[in-house]
Amino acid sequence: MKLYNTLTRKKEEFIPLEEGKVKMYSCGPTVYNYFHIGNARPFIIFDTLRRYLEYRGYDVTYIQNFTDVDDKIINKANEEGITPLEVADKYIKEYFIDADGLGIKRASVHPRVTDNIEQIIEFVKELEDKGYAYSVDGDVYFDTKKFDGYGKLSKQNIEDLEAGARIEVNDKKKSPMDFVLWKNKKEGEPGWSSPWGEGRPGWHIECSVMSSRYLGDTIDIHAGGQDLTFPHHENEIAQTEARTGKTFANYWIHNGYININNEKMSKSKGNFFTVRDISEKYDLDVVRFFLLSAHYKNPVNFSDEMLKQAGAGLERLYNAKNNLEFLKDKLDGSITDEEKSFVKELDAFKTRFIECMDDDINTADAISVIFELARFINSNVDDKSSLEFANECYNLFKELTGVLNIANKSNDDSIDEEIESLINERTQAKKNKEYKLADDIRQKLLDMGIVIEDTRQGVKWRRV
Ligand SMILES: Nc1ncnc2c1ncn2[C@@H]1O[C@H](COP(=O)(O)OP(=O)(O)OP(=O)(O)O)[C@@H](O)[C@H]1O
Ligand SMILES: [Zn+2]
Repeated sequence: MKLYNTLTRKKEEFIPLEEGKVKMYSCGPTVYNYFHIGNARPFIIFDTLRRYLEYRGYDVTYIQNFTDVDDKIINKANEEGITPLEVADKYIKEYFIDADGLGIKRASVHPRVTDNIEQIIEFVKELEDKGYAYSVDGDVYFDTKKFDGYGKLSKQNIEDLEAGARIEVNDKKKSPMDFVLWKNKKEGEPGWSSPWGEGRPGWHIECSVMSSRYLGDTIDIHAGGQDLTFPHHENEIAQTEARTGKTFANYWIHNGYININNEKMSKSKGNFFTVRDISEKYDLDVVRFFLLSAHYKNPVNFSDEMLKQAGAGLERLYNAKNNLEFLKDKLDGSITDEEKSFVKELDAFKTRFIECMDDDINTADAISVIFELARFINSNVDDKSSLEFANECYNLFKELTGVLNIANKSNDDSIDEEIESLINERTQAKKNKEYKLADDIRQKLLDMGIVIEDTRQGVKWRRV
């Protein structure tokens, strides 16, 4: 399998550190709002990469963090008159509701910054002891000049970076490129006691710490949106490699932007559509399908029209699947000689699908192969086919759509009794404001492989 590595600017053969295992980290959301469709792109792409690696037999440990302490969270808390922790808790919960709707599998661990403060302090202390960090008035900064490889990911040299850097009012730093590891507490901000006084972590340090805590010093894949290449990932490399003297990550994968009128969709710019809003109008599997229909590195201009087109495309896949399910109920018998030759064609679809995915997770082409498979099924399975052949077709269709987790909703309208009664219990619990109970029931359903979504039309459910 080949992956485009931002570090080398090349598509490279993927060779994991340890045979059969993959350690993967992706930068997760800052939780101060519902996430938008731009944020959904990396979540879905890296979920798909993880699923594909698992499909190819790897045992994947996948970490996606939550940034739950940050200026934007603090501002939101002040606006709403609640604590930053309450803001973060709320939007982490909301994250999972939308992520479930988008068919994103839970990461192995979703660590939170505030659960890692002790480890962050330790890490910063080590950097200071090794001479890579200095403290000024309760702040601690990373000394970028001390780290030789600074700029290697974004391919910039430190002199150019310095020349281009904005001169900040903050004159505590030795160089404008130095970045904060630990921030002195200001009035009204959350803080933790540390060797430098009360304060809170800077943004970049969290990922270095959580990655090393859950995955070790060197990992296989580090992923995130293209905007994170510089300075966030550059700084993560500096921190981790300064501490360990080892390579931080072997493959750096970055997705392109979802744009609105050719401008990056962004929470801070306000030009965004949240997944929650979109879910009022579209099934979220349409959003997943839409995002996987383009190569992950290409920019995509988002519009309602494009979602509509994606919805129509996905419908064609559902039709092929539903027709096949309908036919299968009526068929029987073993595969005929004529059908045997078709089975070879089926194998070819699988081979091509794998080739596309092996080529830097080209989901766009992989989806085209699935469409061809759907056309093949539509023209070659009918009421004269054998059940065995229909099953071969069905299983392959399920296998390939299953890897991307598209067209995967259950066609079974008859909600079985247990699910129905659990959903009713949860609705009742919500009415009674027993939110803990309602959440427990949601979790129980999830454990049974059932995802539920609250929509205007009521509660919808599907199998994971
Ligand atoms: N328009 C976009 N297209 C693709 N990926 C994006 C887009 N906006 C943010 N991302 C990615 O979403 C992930 C979550 O990021 P985070 O919640 O920190 O967003 P953010 O950068 O604070 O949001 P924003 O830029 O919208 O203010 C990151 O990997 C980020 O690179
Ligand atoms: Zn990060």
